[in-house]
Amino acid sequence: VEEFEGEFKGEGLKLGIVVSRFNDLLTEELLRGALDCFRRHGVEEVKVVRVPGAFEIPLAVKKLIEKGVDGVLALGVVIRGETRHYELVSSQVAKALSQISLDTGVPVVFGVVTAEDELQAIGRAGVKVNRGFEYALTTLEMVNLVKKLY
Ligand SMILES: O=c1[nH]c(NC[C@H](O)[C@H](O)[C@H](O)CO)c([N+](=O)[O-])c(=O)[nH]1
Repeated sequence: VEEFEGEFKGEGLKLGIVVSRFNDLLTEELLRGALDCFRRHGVEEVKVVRVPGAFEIPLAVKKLIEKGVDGVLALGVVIRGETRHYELVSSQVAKALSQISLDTGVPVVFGVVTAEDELQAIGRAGVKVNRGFEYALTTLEMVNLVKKLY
């Protein structure tokens, strides 16, 4: 039996983070946790791209991959609240990001928190644990796994 799994080592990796500004009280917290994780795992090169809202994340991810990164973490917060197009935005973003990852073979981690309201969003973005840190670990694991499966 030959088994594969990715480590959390960050040395030598070129990573990207695309973070949306909508609900940036929470998205900036996700970003802080993700950068903390990358830094503490030895990642030296991280490009951070900010976009207005979650809907704009996929295009920025695609452009970052074209520039040449080993993996991209997408961070955003979509809250149903008053906006009706909550499902549209979140489902379109999820679909687009997985499509980009499959088309390019570059790991794209879905760190877009969706919630019914602000309170739920705070809980999901992480109160006891920073979800940005967790999503960053997933990014490290997938980048290292893909390198092994090459
Ligand atoms: O990132 C978000 N964008 C949101 N909308 C903006 C959207 O992502 C685009 O920026 C906008 O539609 C312009 O393309 C949100 N809501 O509407 O509620 C939201 O909760 N989160």
